[in-house]
Amino acid sequence: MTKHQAPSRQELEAHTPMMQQYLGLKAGHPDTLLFYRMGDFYELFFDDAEKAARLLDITLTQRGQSAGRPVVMAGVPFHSVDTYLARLIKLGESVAICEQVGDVATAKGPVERKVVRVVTPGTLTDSELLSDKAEAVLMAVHPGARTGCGLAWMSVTQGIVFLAQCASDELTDWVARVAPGELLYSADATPAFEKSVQALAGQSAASGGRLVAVLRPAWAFDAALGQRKLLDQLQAASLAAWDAQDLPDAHAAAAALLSYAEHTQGRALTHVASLQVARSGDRIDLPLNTRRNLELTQTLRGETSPTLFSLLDVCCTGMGSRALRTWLLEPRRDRSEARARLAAIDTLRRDLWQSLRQSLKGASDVERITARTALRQVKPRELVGLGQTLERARQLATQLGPQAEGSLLQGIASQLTPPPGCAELLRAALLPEPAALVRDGGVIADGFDAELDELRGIQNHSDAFLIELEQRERARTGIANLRVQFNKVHGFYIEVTQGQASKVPDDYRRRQTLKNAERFITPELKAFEDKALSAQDRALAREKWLYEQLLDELQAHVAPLTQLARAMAALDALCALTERALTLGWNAPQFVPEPCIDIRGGRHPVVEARLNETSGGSFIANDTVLGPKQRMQVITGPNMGGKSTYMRQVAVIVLLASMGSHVPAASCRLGPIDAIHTRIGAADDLANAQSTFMVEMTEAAQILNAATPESLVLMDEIGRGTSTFDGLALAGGIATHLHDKSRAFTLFATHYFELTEFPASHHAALNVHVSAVEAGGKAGGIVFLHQIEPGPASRSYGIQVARLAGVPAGVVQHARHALAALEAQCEESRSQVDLFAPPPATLEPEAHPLQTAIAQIDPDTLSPREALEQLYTLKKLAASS
Ligand SMILES: Nc1ncnc2c1ncn2[C@@H]1O[C@H](COP(=O)(O)OP(=O)(O)OP(=O)(O)O)[C@@H](O)[C@H]1O
Repeated sequence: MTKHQAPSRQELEAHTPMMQQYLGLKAGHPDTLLFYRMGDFYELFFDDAEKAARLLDITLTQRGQSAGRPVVMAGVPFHSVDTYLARLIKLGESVAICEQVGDVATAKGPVERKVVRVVTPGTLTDSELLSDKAEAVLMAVHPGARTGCGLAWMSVTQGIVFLAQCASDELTDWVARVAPGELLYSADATPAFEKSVQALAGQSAASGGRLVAVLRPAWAFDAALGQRKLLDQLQAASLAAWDAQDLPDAHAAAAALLSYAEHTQGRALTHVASLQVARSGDRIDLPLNTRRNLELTQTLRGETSPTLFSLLDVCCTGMGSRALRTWLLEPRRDRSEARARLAAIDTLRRDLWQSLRQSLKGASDVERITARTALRQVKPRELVGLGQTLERARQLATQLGPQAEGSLLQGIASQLTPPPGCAELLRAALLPEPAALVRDGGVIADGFDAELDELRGIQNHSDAFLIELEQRERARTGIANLRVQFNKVHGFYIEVTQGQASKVPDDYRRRQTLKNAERFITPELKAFEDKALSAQDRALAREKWLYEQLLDELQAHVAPLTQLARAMAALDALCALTERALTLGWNAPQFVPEPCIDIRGGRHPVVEARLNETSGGSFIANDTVLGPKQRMQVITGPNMGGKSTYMRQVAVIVLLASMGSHVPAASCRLGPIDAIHTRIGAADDLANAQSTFMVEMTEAAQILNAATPESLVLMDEIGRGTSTFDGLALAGGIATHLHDKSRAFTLFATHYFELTEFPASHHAALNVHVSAVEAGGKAGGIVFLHQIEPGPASRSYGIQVARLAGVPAGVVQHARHALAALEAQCEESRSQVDLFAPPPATLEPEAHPLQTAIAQIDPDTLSPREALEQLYTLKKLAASS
């Protein structure tokens, strides 16, 4: 039998009954590690065992034989399964969890087992496996009939399905933006498409992420099925309300997405009841390079801090952090959302935010707990946390209610009211400090269920009952030495000495006769015995049943709880933005309809925070004024002078404003923005075997093709990856295109001094430079002022920076000498090449065929007849052209 083939009947019959059961289950999950529950262990067999032993470093053993083959196995204890799952998921593996579902006592042969769920990187729901601050996202992609692609994605714990359709060449950016953990694609995808999906997985690995590409059967990608599934989830008759009716390729992707997610959870996803269509035109375009270069959520080294998000995220809850992250990464072009957030911050900053944050601290992750409730995976302690958080939500609504100005805060306040009866139900049903798992008992509160109380009463009070019964029976029978006792063989009995046996009442039934005593049972004692002996088991079973009932009852609250979670998350994120604005001295931006980026006293928040931490001096604020008449700044100045910081700070301020945050600037007026493009640094794309220069030019090409007059473009030292002349010529061409054609707001940092001549001939460009002064000293020191000033830099200070960096004095001296010679030579041979002149409009016009024919005639060599023939030919040519 090969690895991925279901066993034939004959093959199965040769195995032991248990192995038959295992192989049957495994056949349903050929590409997934199967954790097969056996008592207190999850066991893996055969190839799975070998793989798990390798990945988890656990021991591989052999036990007996099945079908003449040694049974190779490896196991993990069930109580520490989460640790192993976490490791496997991190490695991109998926795990099918197979539990014993039948009754062990009554089972003939192996107890019935079932795969209850499949844990995969894109569909994680377990709190132990998920990051608090980011979603695990599952995405499906379906190439359409023409050149488009349909996309559908969701986070199982968030409960929103997103749809999009994009051109094939935009797929990479969509996938990078959504950053799924798992990407589903059809088994009948073309080899080219499959290759591009595999490339995406490779790319994500190179940038520190992990994207697992999963092949799904072609029939799973069915547009009609997708539409039907979406309507089912939304409980709607049409997708028109979401403007999602005309996206067949996305519907096909949604079909695969939803059925895979259901398959992994082992049930319908009732909590998934929202839909959003993402259209590229709705959002400010932040290509992957921009996210990377601006270090929004990851540093260039792949760490999560210090980044813009790590600076912003002072949220009190995981769901708040996740909301804030989405706001940052997906700002809308339309300003209404950002305006509403700014108005909310305005209200919150008036003494409200501190008390709200106090109430938010320690709140549970209602969003995830609600999803897990819907999936019936929620743990008792999470539900207790939910109950307590609902009380807080009520408190938040009261705090916010009267002061909630503006539609956003009012909406939030109205959604913070917990669903009626939910908090009360949780409080009544659960012990304040329940056991971690229902399996252990000790979860349901006393007084919630009479039967459970009685069962617990039996356990707790059986001694008291027996003493009380003994006294009662002594009084009833008049037998003073009557005793109520228990032994394991005979259970409970009333013992009476032989001498007194005649006194026993009629309802006593003899149980056993001894030499000196008779043992009896009464209906009351029998009933007590039945209860007592099984009380513990029954109490446990009753608790499990009651917990299931509780989950049933909670299902009705899932939708309002999801809404409440979103409101609470938004409030948390807004309070965090308020806190940041006040703590870091930020100011509200102003949105204007005319094209402009007008920043006064702007700072780079992350660099500023680092300087504060390291007491490396204070950050020097700078102005940036770009408008219709001044769209481009050519920035020169020494290395380490602060060019990159300045450019990035402009982009970061524009982004913060666009998400609806205050900004690190004295003031900021911002016109419409549709994209932020960046070409910074020279990161080799080694994974894709592209050279530094190739990467540089590819990125530049993308920007030149995409930038519009509403885009902000950062170009840092373009052209430095090739020879000086090539680089300079390309930089000149690119600057000209951005200035004349794209007309984007452009910050163009360069080391090519020749480019400082660009503004002279291009009216919307301006020279600025970062200032530095020479500090004198024998070898010539340098002090960076980090101040942006008008005009070009006077020189580059490269040699001074090299000296600062510790390059040996001899080398520095050598370089100084060489530089002087080079400068002198350059001055002499300064060419008059106009770098920015447009190329000739067209190439030399092609000659007319008639002209060519005439040119080929040599009259001296023609006979009169030939001359006549030529004349006719020419006439014909003239007529046909
Ligand atoms: N406005 C500022 N105020 C204070 N310090 C600054 C400022 N701008 C930059 N710096 C400091 O200078 C360092 C270098 O800045 P940056 O990397 O922006 O220089 P650069 O001109 O782009 O250099 P290179 O051309 O070598 O890339 C920063 O790490 C920061 O510590």
